Parts: sequence; structure tokens; C-alpha cells
Amino acid sequence: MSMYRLQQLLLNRDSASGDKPKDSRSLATLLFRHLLLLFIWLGLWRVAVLMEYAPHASIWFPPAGLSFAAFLVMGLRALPVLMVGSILSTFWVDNMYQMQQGWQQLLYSGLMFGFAHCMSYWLGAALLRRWIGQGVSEGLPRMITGFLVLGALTSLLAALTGTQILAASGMIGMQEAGSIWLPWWIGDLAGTLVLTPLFIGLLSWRYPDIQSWLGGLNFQASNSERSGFIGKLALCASLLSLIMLLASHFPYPEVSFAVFFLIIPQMWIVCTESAFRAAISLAVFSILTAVWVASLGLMDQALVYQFAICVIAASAYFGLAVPVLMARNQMLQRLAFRDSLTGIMSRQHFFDQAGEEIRRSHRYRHPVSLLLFDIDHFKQINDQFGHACGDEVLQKAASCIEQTLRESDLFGRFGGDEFMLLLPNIDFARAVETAERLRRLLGDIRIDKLELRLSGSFGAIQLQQDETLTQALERVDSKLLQAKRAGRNRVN
Ligand SMILES: Nc1nc2c(ncn2[C@@H]2O[C@H](COP(=O)(O)OP(=O)(O)OP(=O)(O)O)[C@@H](O)[C@H]2O)c(=O)[nH]1
Repeated sequence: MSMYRLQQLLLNRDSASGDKPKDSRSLATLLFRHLLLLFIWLGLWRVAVLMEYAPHASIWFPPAGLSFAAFLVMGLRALPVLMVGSILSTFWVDNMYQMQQGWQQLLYSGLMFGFAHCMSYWLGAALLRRWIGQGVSEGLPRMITGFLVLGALTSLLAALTGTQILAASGMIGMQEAGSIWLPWWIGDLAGTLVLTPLFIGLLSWRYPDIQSWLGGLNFQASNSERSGFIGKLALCASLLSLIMLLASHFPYPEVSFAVFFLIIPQMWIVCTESAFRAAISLAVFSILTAVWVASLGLMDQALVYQFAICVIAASAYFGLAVPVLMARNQMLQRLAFRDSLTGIMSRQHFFDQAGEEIRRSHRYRHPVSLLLFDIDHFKQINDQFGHACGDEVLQKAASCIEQTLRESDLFGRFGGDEFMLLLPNIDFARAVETAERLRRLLGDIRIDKLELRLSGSFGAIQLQQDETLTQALERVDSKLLQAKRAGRNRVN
């Protein structure tokens, strides 16, 4: 394989096109990155083996999280590295457990294990990529649910195929395969749930195009002092250590369930720190749990701790989604309440607010008036000076008028170049005065490109007792029409 072809492959380029790579990344850099991935994967695998509580069953299996993230970000380009990692780890296992299998047998087992591991995580990642591609903009909870469900199914597939392949290749007995698939699954799931988002978050610094996969979670912002975060981490670690020491001291298996209470400090971190710090905190919690189980010999309760890691991680992701959803909600509310061009009330919001105000005025028998005005010859402004100039006229007219209003006045855009004002506690005479003042104000507005003087026509009415907004709008609209017919630039 030529160096150029290899570089194409690593960059995932369409080799059929024959284009020269525009990417400045050299082959050496790409090889370095792939080697780095291999070393990290093997390092995580070694950590997992240290935490084994039964042969081939670890409290959590962090390489699963890295494989899932690598397939998600790099696609099939991650396959060679992860296959090599799987084969090397099989030789390593043989060496650690002194199984003395021949190298051909080990190579075969490694290839089979690699196939089971990579096929499962590639499949899960490919499905999640499709899911993310189709639906991330529709909602973070949908993306989180997709990740949790696919993470669970993928790690189940990896556990079932992995144990069967180890049994078929003679590395474990059939009976053992039947007993370790569950801890294998939950261990893989814990590694996937905790580490995949962390790795994707880290990679999003380098590859900004995958930031949208995080569904609005900001992995870069840190919203509080680092010392505060370290304090919270230390508190979580101390509480966890206390619970683990108690579990090892008292001979009641129920004590180990206390680890689920750690969801409280974890959620505190999720609610008060950035998404990145929350992911770090989950990783620290998981690794510390695994270390304590291994060092205190809490193997009998290992499944409880594995489930605790999975449940706390899943809850944390939904917790992370809450502020993002609230921010989106506020944005949608702003969009629904405000007219996007002028920033004043939207038609619907004006109707809602004005309806309430009118009911209140009728109840207390206070006068209330309605103005409707329209910029004169606005179509001509658009045609002669351009649509952008027309937009500027609308924005400037709205902002100049808004500045002169009382806090209790309601000001909204009726549509196009028409605006409406509801004036509580204002009778007809004062409504006409106000409209006259605004008409003069429009005439004073200066816009660079606009070579003609701005003017507007106004309809003004005071609402009759028990008159509804719809009836009032009909009346004021016909008054505006009369003002137009009478020659424009006037109040009627
Ligand atoms: N620039 C801009 N133009 C808009 C917007 N909304 C509507 N328009 C245009 O505003 C124009 C409104 O013109 P008309 O209501 O027909 O009346 P006019 O030219 O103001 O004439 P008179 O009201 O009779 O004086 C139409 O050409 C619309 O296309 C907008 O948001 N921005």
C-alpha cells in the first residue's frame, strides 16, 4: 500500500476521486494519532484487568467507552487500531494468566475477540450516528435516550459474542461463559456510559464538527472556580470511600446499596458545573468505585456497584439536559413573544396581553384606547431603496416609538408595515394627542439611504364598554383606512 493510499485511508477520503488531499495533516501526525489511540486503549484495558473480580469480568471496562467513541468519531478508520489492540490484549491475557497457548491459537482468539468487540461497537456507533444525524436538533433527551438504549444493546451484543468466542476458542469453558456474560455486559455498559461522552467531549475540542453531536452540551465552558470543583470532587470521593469502607467492615450485603445515595452529590456537580466537569466527575467516581471493590475484596457485591455506576451515569446525562432544555425553552418563548425583526411584541403576544388589559379596564371602568398605524408608501420604499432599507425603516420606527411609551402601554407589530398600540387609562382625546405625537416622531426619523421623508397614517379609538379586542380592531382598522383615503400622514 502506498503512503498516499494509507494517508487517504486514515483521512477517510474518497480514493476513487483521486483528489490530492488538501488536509495539511502529515502521514506522521496521523500515524502518531492512531498509535496514541492504541496506547490509550491498551492502557485502559490494563486498568480494567486490574479491576477484574472474576476472570474476564471487570467492574467496568473503559476500553468499551473508547471503542464506541472512536467508531462514532472516526468511523471504520478506527477498526485497524482497535483490532490490533484486541489481538495484543489477548496475548497479554495469556501471559498474565499463564495459559500457555500457542501463538497461532492466540492470534485466532485475538482476531475473534477483536471481531466480536469491534463489530458490536461499530454497529452501535453506526446506528447512533444515524440517530444523531436525523434527530439531534429535535431534542437532547431523544439523543440521550438513543445513546443509553444503543449503549446497552451494543455492550450486550459485545458481551454475548465475546463470551461465546472465548468459549469456542477454548480460553474459557462453556459453563463459565454462561456465568460471566452478565457481569461482562454491565462492566462494558458502565465503561461505555461513563467514558463515551467524555471522549467525544474531549475530541470535540479538536474536531469542532462533532460538537453538534453533543446536542448543545457545552463541554468547554467551566462556569465556576476550579478549586470549588476540586472540593466537590474530593467530597464525593470521601463519601464514596466511607461507604466502601463501611461495606467492607459490616458483613451485610445491604450496606453496599448505600452507594446509590451518591447520586445526590453527583447531581449537585451536574447542576452546578460544566458538562465536561460533570463527565470528569463521573469518570472519577467510576474508577474509584472499581479500585475500592478490587482493593477491599468486595467482589460478591460487584454487580451492585456496576449497576450504581450505570444508573448514576444515566441520571447525570438527563440532569445535564435540563439547563439546555430550559435555555431552549426561553429562546422559543422569546421567539414566540417578540417580533424577530423589530423586537417589539409579536401579533399573538400583543393579542394575549391586550385581551387581558381590556378585560381589566372594562372591569374597573377605566378608559382604554387603541391605535393602529401604517407607514405610508412603504412598498415604494422597498422598491426604490431596497428591502434592507425597508427593514431598517421598520426597526427604527419601532425602536423610536417604543422609547417614548409608558411602561403600561402595549406595542406590537400587526404585520408588514402595520403596528398597534393599546393605551390603558387613556381616553379618546389623549389617544389622538399620542397618535399626533407619534406621527411627528415618524417624520423626524432619518435613515441614510432613504431620500424621502417618512410618514404614517393613524387610526385611533377609545374602546366602548364591553367591546372586545376583535371588535375594536375592526373599528380602528376602518379609521386607519379613512386616514389613508383622506391623503395619508394624518390621524383619524
Ligand atoms: N422590508 C420589508 N418589507 C415588508 C415586510 N413585511 C411586509 N413588507 C412589505 O411591505 C409592503 C406593504 O405595502 P402595502 O401594505 O401594500 O402598502 P404601502 O406601500 O405602505 O401603501 P400605503 O399603506 O397605502 O401607503 C409590501 O410590499 C410588503 O412586501 C418586512 O418585514 N420588511
